[in-house]
Amino acid sequence: MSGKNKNILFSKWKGSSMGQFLIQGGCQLNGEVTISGAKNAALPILFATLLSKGDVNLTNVPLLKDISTTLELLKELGASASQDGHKVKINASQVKNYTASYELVRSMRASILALGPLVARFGEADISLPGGCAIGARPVNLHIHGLEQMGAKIKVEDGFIKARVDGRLKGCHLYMDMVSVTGTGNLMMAAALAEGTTTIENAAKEPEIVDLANFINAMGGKISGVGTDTIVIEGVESLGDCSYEVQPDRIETGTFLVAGVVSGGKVKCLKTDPNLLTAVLVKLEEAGALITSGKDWIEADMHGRELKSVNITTAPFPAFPTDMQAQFTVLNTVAPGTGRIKENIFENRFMHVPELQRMGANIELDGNLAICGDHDQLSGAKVMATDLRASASLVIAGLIAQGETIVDEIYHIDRGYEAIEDKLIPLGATMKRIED
Ligand SMILES: CC(=O)N[C@H]1[C@@H](OP(=O)(O)OP(=O)(O)OC[C@H]2O[C@@H](n3ccc(=O)[nH]c3=O)[C@H](O)[C@@H]2O)O[C@H](CO)[C@@H](O)[C@@H]1O
Ligand SMILES: C=C(OP(=O)(O)O)C(=O)O
Repeated sequence: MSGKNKNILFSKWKGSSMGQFLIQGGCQLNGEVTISGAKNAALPILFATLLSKGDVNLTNVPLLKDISTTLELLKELGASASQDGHKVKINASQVKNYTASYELVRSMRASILALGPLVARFGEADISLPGGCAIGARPVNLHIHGLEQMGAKIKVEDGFIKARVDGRLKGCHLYMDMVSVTGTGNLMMAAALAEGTTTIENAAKEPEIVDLANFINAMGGKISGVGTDTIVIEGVESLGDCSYEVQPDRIETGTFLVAGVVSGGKVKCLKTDPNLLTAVLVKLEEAGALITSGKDWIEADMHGRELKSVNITTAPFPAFPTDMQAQFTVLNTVAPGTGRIKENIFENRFMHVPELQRMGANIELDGNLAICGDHDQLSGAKVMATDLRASASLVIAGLIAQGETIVDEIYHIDRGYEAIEDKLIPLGATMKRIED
């Protein structure tokens, strides 16, 4: 049996566990990988099904822990929900419970997205304050303030956000103090069933917001201006049946491309969309990769090419995404030259840095700036996954380090990457999952 086949046998994906990855370093990644549907598009779309009285059929839904948690939550609220591979069927006509409990909400940031749809359709929502990746304080004041402006009465007590409205929410003019992705999504969903027209200024322009609006429109909504700073939502009385395909995951795509590039290999991502990650592709070219793309594929080729450090500044779309920052920290560490990374979105998103330092990375942290080492040789170590993208960066580091790396607490990775080892191993990674 070839080493590659042996790897595939011991990499049977078992959903999520606290678990560990055992990674043998010195890999070069080559080949094709199929990209899954986007977690951060699928989650708001699943919550938006709460707006509808009809049958919703979704395709290209990724098989992730966050998705199964959301389906559990929808069922707890009274919806019928079933998943068959990447297909999901939901009918929320019988929702009778308007409380999202702490048990389900605590692990997942996106659960705040139940708030807008529930209060818009039923006039009532009690949502436990959400958990998710510990990458900063992550307040939800913009969600609350926007709903209050639409007429909801909101109290935060006993760890819950409790929202009530008599009759329908009222359309209004909203200005977002800062760009918030789930904030924009929540208010857009609420406005879809409000009375009258809502305008959201300084709205998030992320592709996942565009996907959410397209989905709501497919159910009969009237949303325009998505992908710009100003979104206009004409409220409708009810929403109904639809079938919809979730967009490809731009962050998973970027992660596989970075893994290929830092390993000196050639990785082609299939079933993706190059228009969703221009800022990332530009930085990969600057880092020395030859990038080619077609309508639904992107290839990054490093054969015979020299890796270079790049400067990164994270900011809302279309600028460089914070969700790709950790992966580029690894790239900058092993590349010749000094790369500077400025994290402008979350105040605690350098949790991967101390772990990478344990692997030999020379990274200097100064507030929201990371100054990454010059051609550092990483060596295998036991490291701890602390959040989703930090975990991805540690896996990439393990693949190119000298010796063996153990990445602990990989349940974080299962929140956002579908069977990551089953995608990496055929590309040439030597790794296996160790269940607890
Ligand atoms: C499930 C999901 O889609 N998660 C993504 C979403 O998170 P999420 O939607 O939580 O991130 P936001 O865009 O809301 O956060 C941006 C910034 O605004 C701040 N803020 C946000 C809301 C609020 O009411 N008050 C406030 O101050 C946050 O603390 C943060 O500093 O966008 C982030 C930024 O692209 C990504 O990293 C996450 O992967
Ligand atoms: C931070 C992320 O997820 P969440 O907002 O769900 O914590 C992410 O997808 O990188």
